[in-house]
Amino acid sequence: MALAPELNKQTKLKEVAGIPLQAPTVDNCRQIQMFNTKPDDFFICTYPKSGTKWIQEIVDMIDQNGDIKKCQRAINQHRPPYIEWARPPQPSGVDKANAMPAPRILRTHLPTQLLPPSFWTNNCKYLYVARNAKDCMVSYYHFYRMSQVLPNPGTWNEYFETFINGKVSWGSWFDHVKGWWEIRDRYQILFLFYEDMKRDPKREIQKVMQFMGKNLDEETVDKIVLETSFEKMKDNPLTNFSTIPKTIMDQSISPFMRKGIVGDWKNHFTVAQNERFDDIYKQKMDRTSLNFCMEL
Ligand SMILES: Nc1ncnc2c1ncn2[C@@H]1O[C@H](COP(=O)(O)OS(=O)(=O)O)[C@@H](OP(=O)(O)O)[C@H]1O
Repeated sequence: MALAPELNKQTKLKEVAGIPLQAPTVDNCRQIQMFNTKPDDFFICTYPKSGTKWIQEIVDMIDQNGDIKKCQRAINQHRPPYIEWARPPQPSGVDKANAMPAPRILRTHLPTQLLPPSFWTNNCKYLYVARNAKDCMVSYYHFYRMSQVLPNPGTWNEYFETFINGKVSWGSWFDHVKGWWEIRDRYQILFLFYEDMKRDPKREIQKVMQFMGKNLDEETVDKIVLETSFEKMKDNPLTNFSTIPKTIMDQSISPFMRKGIVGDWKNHFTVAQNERFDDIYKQKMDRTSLNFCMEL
């Protein structure tokens, strides 16, 4: 019997310092570590599936003063590069960043311990968005199923173990979020929560605007709220990834713009998994002051 496409994938991750990453990224590790930031760089930093494309669209709209036409210059995926992105022979994320004029907006999913040393020397701005672990985990599961460049996630139960052991691409959610949270007062870091963005997008967009040093009128902010809503982004070919080939993302398995809600974990976790997850969460996040909203 033929396997479902998502179970037929042969891709394997490699590791750097115990953190699994896609093999071309690991092979390009040296170039990433040598990357030079500039003082006016602005980084969007996230653990995967935390609302990266959403915040990136918001940042772009603010940067373009709410001009929709300017935001339509390229698909969302190609606007700010991920510095760790690598797929030779195409130019790497670092190559693309190096070719960009200042001031640059860049992205990364890297945990703090894998960031290039120059991140800490130039007083750049970092916008970090965190999403509650359970929804992140569910979203990542469906992404793993449809992504043709990530390994086979196995069953939900198997994937559950992979996730809690930090063996998914870009490593442990717990270490990632804790790492960025712990340094938030030492650098120019605006730490936002996906759940707050869902609850009050206008307020969160205003925080981003202030952090970017922009001052847009209320009408423009309202336009940004509308244009970056889940429904609008799901319908927009520049933000819904419909132009990405099926050999990279097979959206017939699961769409990139899947549900965009808080609390979908309740449709996936068994009672036993939920209790076990809560115990692990308590152990791993014990000493942080982080507080996540699990449902709205
Ligand atoms: N505008 C808007 N509003 C609310 N939610 C949104 C929005 N845009 C993207 N999303 C949801 O974010 C999830 C994808 O996260 P990322 O963009 O971080 O994915 S990635 O790591 O860059 O591949 C994924 O979450 P799930 O739907 O839970 O899978 C997207 O649907």
